[in-house]
Amino acid sequence: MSAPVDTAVASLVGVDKWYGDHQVLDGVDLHVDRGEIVALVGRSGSGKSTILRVLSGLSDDHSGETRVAGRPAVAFQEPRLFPWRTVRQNVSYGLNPSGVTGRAAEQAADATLAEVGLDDKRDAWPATLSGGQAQRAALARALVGEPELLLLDEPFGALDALTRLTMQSLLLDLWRRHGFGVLLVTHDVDEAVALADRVLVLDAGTVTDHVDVDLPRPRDRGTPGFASLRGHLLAALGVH
Ligand SMILES: Nc1ncnc2c1ncn2[C@@H]1O[C@H](COP(=O)(O)OP(=O)(O)OP(=O)(O)O)[C@@H](O)[C@H]1O
Repeated sequence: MSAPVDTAVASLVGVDKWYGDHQVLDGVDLHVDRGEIVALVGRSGSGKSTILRVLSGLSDDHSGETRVAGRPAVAFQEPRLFPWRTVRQNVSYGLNPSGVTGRAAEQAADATLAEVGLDDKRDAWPATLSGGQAQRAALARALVGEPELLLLDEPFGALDALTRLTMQSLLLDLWRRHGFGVLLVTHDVDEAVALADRVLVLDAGTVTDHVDVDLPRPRDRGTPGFASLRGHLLAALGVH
């Protein structure tokens, strides 16, 4: 399942990882092509977050082959904003690794905040934001450096159902505009089918199944095609 290197923004080939005598990843092969959204679903403890840690460089004691284009951006279920920085300062912090500072960083932050619909909150403190607003700010911080790869770990998992749908549309808008690749970890099979080009199923540290989501966007969750993919994935996850 590995892709030709020039079209992939992320690839893992035969990746193993152990915590002590517990094997958490067992020969993981996966890739994300340029501009592709790949969702990763799996039961709790199957190793999804560990894969994101490997790709984001937070794990250095795995074996196998890892390739990532540029510096991936990461967003988590909790927004993880710095409470002592304003929204704009949190977003411009996302440019630190690229060395952009000062007025240029502020301008880039403001442009990204406008894109996520948060321009009226640029001087606000994180504690004053709603959950959805905080997650918009976290997305802006991840995207301000124009990454080629966005790693998302249950990014909308803590939001109410309506906000979750709004954030899913926002992510698709941003993706269409910028064309970054996405690896999205989610527990929500509907979210995976609604957003992804491909969905991978992880079981006990191994990719055991995958489906190509060949449905036109925007996707209608009420169609037989959607239901069929949902049913396939739920069965692959052992939910009947
Ligand atoms: N720092 C650690 N030390 C020891 N074991 C760990 C550590 N981090 C994760 N694990 C173990 O690795 C396995 C995979 O964890 P991981 O967080 O990748 O799973 P996950 O699929 O993301 O789960 P969830 O859906 O519950 O977030 C689990 O058995 C977990 O207990």
